[in-house]
Amino acid sequence: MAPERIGYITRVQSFSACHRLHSPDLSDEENKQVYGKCNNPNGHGHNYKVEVTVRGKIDALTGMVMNLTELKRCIEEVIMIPLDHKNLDQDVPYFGKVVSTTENVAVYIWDHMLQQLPEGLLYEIKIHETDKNIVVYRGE
Ligand SMILES: Nc1nc2c(c(=O)[nH]1)N=C([C@H](O)[C@H](O)COP(=O)(O)OP(=O)(O)OP(=O)(O)O)CN2
Ligand SMILES: [Zn+2]
Repeated sequence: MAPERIGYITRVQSFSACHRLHSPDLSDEENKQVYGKCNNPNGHGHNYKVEVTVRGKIDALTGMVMNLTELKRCIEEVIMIPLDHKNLDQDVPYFGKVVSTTENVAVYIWDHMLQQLPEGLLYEIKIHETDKNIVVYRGE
C-alpha cells in the first residue's frame, strides 16, 4: 500500500478595506496613545493580501488535498463578499465590538473559514496588511 502523504495548499486573495483602530474599552486619550495615527477618526485604508492554507492527505484517487476551485468558493464567501471594499468597523457587525487589528481580521477569517471547509483541513491564515506588516493565525 502506498504511504499516506500530507500536502499543504495555499490560495492567495487580495481585498481592499478601510478601518480605524479604536477600542470601546479605552478612553479617547488612551486610544490615541495606543494606536497613534491608526486611530485617525476618519480611518485609513489597506490593500490586504490573505493567504489561506489547508493541510491534509493527498487523496490517492484525485491527487488533491482539496479542490482549489472549492477553496476559491469558500474564500469568496468568507473574504470577498463580507470584507472587500468595506469599512470593516461599520459594515461588518463582528467589528462593532472587536477592534479591527489584523490579528482580529485573521481570527475572523479563520472562524468563518472553519464553517465552510471540511473538518480538520484549515491550517493557517496569513495576512499581509502592508508590505511590511504580516500576521499569522493558526487557530490557537
Ligand atoms: N499588532 C498590530 N499593530 C498594528 C496594526 C495591527 O493590525 N496589529 N495595525 C496598524 C495600522 O492599521 C497601520 O495601518 C499600519 O501602519 P504602518 O505601521 O504605518 O504601516 P507600514 O508598515 O506600511 O508603514 P511604514 O510607514 O511604511 O513603515 C498599526 N499597528
Ligand atoms: Zn490599518
